[in-house]
Amino acid sequence: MNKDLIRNFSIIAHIDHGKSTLADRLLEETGTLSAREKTDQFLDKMELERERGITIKAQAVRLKYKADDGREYVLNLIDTPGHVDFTYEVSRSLSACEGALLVVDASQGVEAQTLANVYLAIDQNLEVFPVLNKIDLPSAEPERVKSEIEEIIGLDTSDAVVASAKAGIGIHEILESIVRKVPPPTGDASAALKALIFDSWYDSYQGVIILVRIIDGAVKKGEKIQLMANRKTYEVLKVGVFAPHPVEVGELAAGEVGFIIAGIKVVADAKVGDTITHLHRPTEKPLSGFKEVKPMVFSGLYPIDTAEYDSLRDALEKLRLNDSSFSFEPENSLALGFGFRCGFLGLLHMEIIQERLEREFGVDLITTAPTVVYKVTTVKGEQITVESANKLPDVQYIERIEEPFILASIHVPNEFVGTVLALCEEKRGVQREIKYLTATRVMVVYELPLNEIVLDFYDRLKSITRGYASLDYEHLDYRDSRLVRLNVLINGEAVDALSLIVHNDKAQYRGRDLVSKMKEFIPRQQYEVAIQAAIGNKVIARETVKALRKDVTAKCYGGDITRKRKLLEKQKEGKKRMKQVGSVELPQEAFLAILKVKEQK
Ligand SMILES: Nc1nc2c(ncn2[C@@H]2O[C@H](COP(=O)(O)OP(=O)(O)OP(=O)(O)O)[C@@H](O)[C@H]2O)c(=O)[nH]1
Repeated sequence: MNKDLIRNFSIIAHIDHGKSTLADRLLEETGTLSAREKTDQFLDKMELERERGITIKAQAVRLKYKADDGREYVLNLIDTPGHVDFTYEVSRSLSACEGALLVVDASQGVEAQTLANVYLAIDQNLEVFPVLNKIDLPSAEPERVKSEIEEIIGLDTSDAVVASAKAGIGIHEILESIVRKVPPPTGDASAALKALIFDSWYDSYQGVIILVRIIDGAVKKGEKIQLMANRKTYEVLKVGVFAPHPVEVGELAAGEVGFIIAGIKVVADAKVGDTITHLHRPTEKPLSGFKEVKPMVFSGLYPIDTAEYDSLRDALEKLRLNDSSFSFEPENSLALGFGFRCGFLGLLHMEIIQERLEREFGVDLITTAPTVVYKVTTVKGEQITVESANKLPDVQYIERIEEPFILASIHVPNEFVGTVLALCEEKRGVQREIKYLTATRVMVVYELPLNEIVLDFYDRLKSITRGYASLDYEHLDYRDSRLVRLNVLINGEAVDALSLIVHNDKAQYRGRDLVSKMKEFIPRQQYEVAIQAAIGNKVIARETVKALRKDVTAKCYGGDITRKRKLLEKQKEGKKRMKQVGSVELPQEAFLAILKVKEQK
């Protein structure tokens, strides 16, 4: 294929600014999608993604476009995940492109996440050009948003396209800009094969499907390839493109984007960022930028019904086939029995996996509060990593503990700066920078312990800024810290699954806060339930749930039978998510009470 007629591009947008809608419009305008298919957002493949309105998997679609210059172009649209947990995947997808559309909601403006991805694109020398979307909204302010883009990002907006993905305005102009502004790919089709893996997933019929951008050389069916990170070799069974349905092609050559199927059994063998080359004529050096992504947040997952342990393990194994950044290993809890300690890239990743387990695999779960990974040096000089509060050795055995820090960039309208600073200080933050981006928008940069972020930072931030703040973060380093284990006792018995690692200075507050929240979640039972928080043997807070026979029907008046039945059903529903711990029934909410943000007083 003539490289001059190829354009590889991606769409960068903050969540909800209209990336998926625009992608669908581009497919429609170029006749890639039939009318029947238009109803759903095609690029958001998984049902879950559609429901949450989040794009998780990067995908590549080939569009054919006859431009105003009379030539027919091949446009490869490479979709990127739009969330902070998936920054590495975004960076690999971007490095498969020469250009990117920056879609900004003209009624909102530039957000922190948009910025992070734009900088990723600019760092990789992509041609980035702005599209102002949602121009159909009465509240759209394209001129204000244009000057924001110029001031904050430094992109020229003089010929930015003003569009509405929903109303179909400006779509032709966007396609023309892609042809004119995105440079054609370079690369040598006769050189040794160098292909970048920018996505891979498991398909139960085909095995692992790898999405690649061919940098140099070409690849065909029947050839022997090698994955350079692990040196494993495979025979190519199929090469093809998504248009948007999969179509086999004769070969994929330098500059092209498509898929390779090579009988690979697990995604972990075809990791994003790895380089594929030929076995017999290998390229000298793999592409730079390959990184093993590691789980950063851990949580315990336990089946509510212990008989479901095996189904849970099967489900986790299936999920792992498709997600090499997710990890799990068996874990025992005195309170919850047999379960698994699972590792995730971040909180969103965690929520997605939990939801999939319950929805697709039908396993009812109890989830314990998330924790980060601590590095502990014992008095004997041993180094251990601790990703569960129960594994934290007793104080007398600990020489030092280090905890992970992140660099957080928060964007807020200036009226909220004071409250955001107060929140960051409360969360043990170290201020780096406060920058006025425009007259009304401020960027606050803080070094923060990840531990505070996984607890309730994000929800608190949203709540104190009425949803106006946006957050982006990157991992910084590990730092010495004074941390202790906070134990929770229910009727005098420590419940291991409720333990937390907290900062020494926060322990009192966290303890009081936790028991008072738990009191709200634990229903009254036949016996009185005492909830205590303790550090070592020292109890620092206590609340009591009074004994009462739980009789919700007592609330009903006048014998309204349907209402009564409804309440009973509701009660049954609530039961499902309860776990018997000793003599007390604890609902799921009690295990995650620490994450719940209290109503602002
Ligand atoms: N009024 C108006 N609404 C739009 C336009 N484009 C998208 N939307 C709406 O904005 C919402 C978000 O659009 P999506 O396309 O799902 O946004 P996205 O950026 O892909 O979001 P993520 O997939 O979560 O990153 C949807 O409700 C769309 O219908 C537009 O041009 N005008």
